[in-house]
Amino acid sequence: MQKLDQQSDRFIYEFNPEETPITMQTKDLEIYYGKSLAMHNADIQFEKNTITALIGPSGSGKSTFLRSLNRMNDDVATVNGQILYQGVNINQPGIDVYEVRRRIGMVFQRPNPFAKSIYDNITFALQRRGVHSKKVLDEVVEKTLKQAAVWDQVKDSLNKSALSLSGGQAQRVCIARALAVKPDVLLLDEPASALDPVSTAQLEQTLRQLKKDYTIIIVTHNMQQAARLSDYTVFFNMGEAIEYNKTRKVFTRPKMKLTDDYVSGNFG
Ligand SMILES: Nc1ncnc2c1ncn2[C@@H]1O[C@H](COP(=O)(O)OP(=O)(O)OP(=O)(O)O)[C@@H](O)[C@H]1O
Repeated sequence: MQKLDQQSDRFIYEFNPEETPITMQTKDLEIYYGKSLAMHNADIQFEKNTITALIGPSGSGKSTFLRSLNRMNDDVATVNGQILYQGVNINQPGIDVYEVRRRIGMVFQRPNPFAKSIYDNITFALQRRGVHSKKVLDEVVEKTLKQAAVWDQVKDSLNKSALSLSGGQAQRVCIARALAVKPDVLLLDEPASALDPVSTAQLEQTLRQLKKDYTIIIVTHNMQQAARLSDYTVFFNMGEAIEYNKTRKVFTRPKMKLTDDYVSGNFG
């Protein structure tokens, strides 16, 4: 349904607020950097309350695919095809991209907290949207830091700079920041690659908890991580999603020899 956005004076598509069992789906995607086709042939469904791992060799198109899911590629790539969120194609003119990114949050490879206090990191986006009630903001800070399992570590230093946190803590604060605007989907691009094994295990435990409320899509180079954490796995090779199935099947009985070679470390 279209409505007139008063601020921009243009028509935008309203999202269907009803949740569907398939939170996101891609159809006929083709992603070009200039004239070069970087990604195609990836018709994937992302079910509600599941974790999907995107695996594959370097340069196979995982990040390109992931970033297209919340229109982060808009400025650098041409994205053809459909990206359905709750049944609405968000890859069409007139879609409110800010609303897309609120509902489909992103956590990056390197923790990237703002040079602000922990409290302000979490509340920044809400304050920009006009939420100024201290009670509301305090509640969001506590709730999201608890969801990201870092509340106990930072609750007495919320006014300290987020830049003073360890890598693992900073990544959790970035997850809390993404959760503060109430997304449905969390996209994570190798979120543990800069973390030690203990922080990585804690992060995985956090993601398992979060999947009860969110749909999670994670790029990882760590095969053990994909195997222990995800419900579904997509294997990318040379810009195509060549295998997509339940994680157990991809790791024990893959259809493609290439997938078998990759997950068992015999690739290349
Ligand atoms: N901004 C860009 N401009 C031009 N080409 C790009 C850009 N980003 C990625 N590419 C190209 O697109 C292809 C896919 O890259 P992408 O980063 O999606 O792969 P990846 O599987 O995520 O790799 P990695 O595991 O190393 O992060 C590569 O050939 C890469 O060089």
